[in-house]
Amino acid sequence: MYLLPSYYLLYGCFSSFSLISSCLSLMFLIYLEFFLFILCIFISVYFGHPWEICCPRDSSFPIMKSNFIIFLEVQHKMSKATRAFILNSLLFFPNYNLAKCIDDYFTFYQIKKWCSGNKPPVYINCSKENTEKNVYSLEEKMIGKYMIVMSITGFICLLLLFFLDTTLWKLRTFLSQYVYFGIYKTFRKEKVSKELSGESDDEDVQNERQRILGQPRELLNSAVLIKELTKIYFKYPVILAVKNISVTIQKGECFGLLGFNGAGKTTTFKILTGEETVTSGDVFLEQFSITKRLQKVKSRVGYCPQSEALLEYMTGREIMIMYARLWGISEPQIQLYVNRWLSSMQLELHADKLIITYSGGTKRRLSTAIALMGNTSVILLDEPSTGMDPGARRLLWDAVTWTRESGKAIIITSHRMEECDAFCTRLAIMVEGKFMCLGSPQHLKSKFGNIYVLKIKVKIDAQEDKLNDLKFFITMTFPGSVLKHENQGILNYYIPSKDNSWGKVFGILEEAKEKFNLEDYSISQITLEQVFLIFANPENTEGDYQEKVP
Ligand SMILES: Nc1ncnc2c1ncn2[C@@H]1O[C@H](COP(=O)(O)OP(=O)(O)OP(=O)(O)O)[C@@H](O)[C@H]1O
Repeated sequence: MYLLPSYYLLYGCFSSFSLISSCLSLMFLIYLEFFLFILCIFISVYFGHPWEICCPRDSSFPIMKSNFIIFLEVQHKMSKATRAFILNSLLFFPNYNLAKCIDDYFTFYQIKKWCSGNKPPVYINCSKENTEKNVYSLEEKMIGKYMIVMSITGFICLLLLFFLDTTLWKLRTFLSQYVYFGIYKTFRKEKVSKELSGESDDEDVQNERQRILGQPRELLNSAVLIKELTKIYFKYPVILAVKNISVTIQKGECFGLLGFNGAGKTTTFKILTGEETVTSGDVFLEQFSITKRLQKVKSRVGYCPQSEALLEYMTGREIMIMYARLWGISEPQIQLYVNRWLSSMQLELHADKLIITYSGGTKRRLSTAIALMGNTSVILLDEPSTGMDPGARRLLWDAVTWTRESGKAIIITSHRMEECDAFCTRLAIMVEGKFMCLGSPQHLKSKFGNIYVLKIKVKIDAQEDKLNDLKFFITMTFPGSVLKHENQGILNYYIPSKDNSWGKVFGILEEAKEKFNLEDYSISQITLEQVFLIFANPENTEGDYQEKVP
């Protein structure tokens, strides 16, 4: 992007400091010219045409002159056709055109100034023919040609952008859904029927799927309806990133998408934002299908991506003003609106600093504020709290809670279980592209956590026999208990909660405290993190666990 002056011009349009962007653009040109100047000196020395090649006599501003081109012009060894080809090829580069415009305009102006004076330098051609030309004409050394080419390039780039945003996306969807997937299905029938059947061992996941397949019309009114969504990356090797998932998310709901690295969370988000195409199935946002009405869907989504997507040479305030304008906030209200969002994430102190100077956590806060603002109905937050300090995390939780209460649907991914436990109304744990369970945090804890977590600290000086006796005692007293960890005299047990009330467990352990010389003990309900580990760790699946703990 830094290579394109159009970037700086666009950037300048959105920021209030277009002067800065122009200066940046000019600085870039000067760097470019300086590089060419050095290159030219080397080449001229090599070919034995020192200095005058790099500083031709009619040049008023040698460094700003496109020296390399002059070199091409001077070198008689090069054929005319080759020279013309190179010069015409350079017209494709907007940088070259802009530099030529500035350079030729300045040279023409300087020649005119000298010729209108009393003593023009002898080497300047002050004939009427030379000084009364129209600088915007298409003649040699005038700037008309470059300006026309620049306008055409700009227009073509705009069309290209439009094409990329619309037709190309449809083409990619078509290729992915009908061509690549069609071929894949033909050659890998078994794998497709096994991996992409959509059937689940979990009854909540299965019920949700049946509900969606049974009442597709009624559920279209949901904020988000994901229906048999599959995403395959057709690369080598082929990756089945999302495998036939179905879920509905209602307005005012905060849905947590949990899973280990590579489970398919970000891919799902990318599909919801239209960044990635769907391989099969569909996603509806307020009744608009993502495969058919992408633009409508995009205008309803606020997205905080995993990696920052911020223009680093803008200030926090400028970028928020830019987004507020894009959301159509009226000009008189913009300042107030932006200030409200800045203060919601306590960004006031950093508002007028360049984003490049922000710390990672501050950038994250800014990205979250941008995702939450605007007239969206669905907000996607991909690990928003990564790198945030505890204070900032609390702000995030507050902002997410009141945004959800305002009626928006929020989908969040996070590796912080306590965060999901605190403000997700429902969540799903994803493993290798599939939902393994679905429900509210409390539902999952009750459903899969029919156990207590017992931690016992034994005095280090306790005899080895006593430790073994204690283990035997726990196994006999709580049938089905499992010793999960043992380290430095600390024993970590999972105890079935069935037939063991809190009172009974405490009573037994009070007795054991005296008998086995225990330093301390604690009993707690299973946490969401432990449920997550049961599901997400293939070595410790639900099945294994249930075999051990009835
Ligand atoms: N552009 C891509 N091309 C090919 N494979 C990809 C691409 N993006 C993701 N994948 C693969 O798809 C799978 C799911 O990746 P994804 O980024 O969705 O995981 P995730 O759950 O978001 O992980 P994390 O928690 O690390 O963000 C992974 O196996 C990954 O390697």
